Amino acid sequence: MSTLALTGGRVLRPDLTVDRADVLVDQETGEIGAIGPDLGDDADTVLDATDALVTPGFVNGHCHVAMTLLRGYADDKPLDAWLSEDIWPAEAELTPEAIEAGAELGLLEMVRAGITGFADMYFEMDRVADAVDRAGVRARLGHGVISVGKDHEDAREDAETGLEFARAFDGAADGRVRTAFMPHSLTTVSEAIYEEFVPKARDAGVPIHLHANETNDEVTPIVEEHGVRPLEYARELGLLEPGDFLAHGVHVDETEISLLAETGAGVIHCPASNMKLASGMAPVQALLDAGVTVGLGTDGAASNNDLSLLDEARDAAMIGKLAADDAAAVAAADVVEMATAGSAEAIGLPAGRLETGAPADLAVIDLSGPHLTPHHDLVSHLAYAAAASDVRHTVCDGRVLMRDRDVRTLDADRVRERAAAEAAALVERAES
Ligand SMILES: N[C@@H](CCSC[C@H]1O[C@@H](n2cnc3c(=O)[nH]cnc32)[C@H](O)[C@@H]1O)C(=O)O
Ligand SMILES: [Zn+2]
Repeated sequence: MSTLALTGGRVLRPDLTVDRADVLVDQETGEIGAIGPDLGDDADTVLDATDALVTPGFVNGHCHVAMTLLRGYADDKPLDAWLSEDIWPAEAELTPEAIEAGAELGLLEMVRAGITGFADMYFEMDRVADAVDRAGVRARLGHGVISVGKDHEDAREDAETGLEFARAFDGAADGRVRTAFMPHSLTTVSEAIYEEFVPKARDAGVPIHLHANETNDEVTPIVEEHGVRPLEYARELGLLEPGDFLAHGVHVDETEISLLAETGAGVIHCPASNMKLASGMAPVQALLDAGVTVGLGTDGAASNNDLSLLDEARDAAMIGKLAADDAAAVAAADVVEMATAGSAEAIGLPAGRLETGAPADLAVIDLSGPHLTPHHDLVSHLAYAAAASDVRHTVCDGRVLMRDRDVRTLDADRVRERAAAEAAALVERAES
């Protein structure tokens, strides 16, 4: 049995208390074997956690990881115009190689940020799955299905691609890759596609993930056409089963919040994307009060513009207070929970809790920076003051992905060069 010990630091327990302890990992099973004093003596590998906090790895509940290629390409526009004028024309020029390069860049960034699991909706997902396998993290992946701008047969083909990917790749990368059926949203996918493919996804035994209630412009046409709120329409389509999760949920009313609580479907809150695209303020405190499972996501790098859940936690707390008009709303502990166990539960990955027997998906946060001094409350620091650059080591499934800020599973220089070259070529194709 080979073992890994994280020694000399403090640990963040599932109840969000902090105490001094070492963590011992069984690398064969990928699980945490013990948490307690002096566990480093006989370990095969030791990671130094002195002056640091060992936390569960962060879980990015909603992403389009290959969109790192479009970071900084189109900013300062609302969702509709941003997608139709800039993003979709550029995405039409994406090649499988470009997507793989963009995915590797995003994975490099996420491993450096202590992110050990994520959910991703994009295309050429076999390439994304390969990159996830190499990077060593966990993911729930799906091909984004869209029917707007396509005839019904082309839309069916897109949905078939989504279903086939979900069937073929569930359990890939030694079980670290799980899948979902991922229709883009309630307005960009036709009712006929939902009617045919929701039952097929249920038969395949995979959950469903989509964007929902992101902007008001998305809510109005559904209310006008169907006479019900978007999530009531979603329910009529057979969506919102346990295990399903939606991104955004910004414009949800009380009926829809109750529906989420009753069905057990999760919500991934993406505060940076919601602020940048001026989509609105999600009622996060109301969702939490109702007992909805809430996680955090970055969305794609083009609407964020980085992939850090520590940034997202801070943004969530800030905007959550504004939305509730209450400084006590969406507190530090709430956003730390959302960035770890909340996201993991929403997207259905076995992560988010640092306890014996749990998968060893861990981040080690260096607490020595001046911005993290003094140490009154480390949960407060995670929520409000820590940055991705404070992450010292990242471990997933018992394997060391980053040691002393050096990513071991990906060649950082090569990944950056390749992604920069693919991004430049992509933009040239899109603009010629
Ligand atoms: N197969 C589809 C691809 C869909 S992937 C998911 C899509 O979501 C887009 N996207 C990224 N961020 C957001 C967002 O915040 N809301 C809605 N869509 C987004 C992203 O650019 C990508 O086109 C096709 O043929 O176009
Ligand atoms: Zn998105």
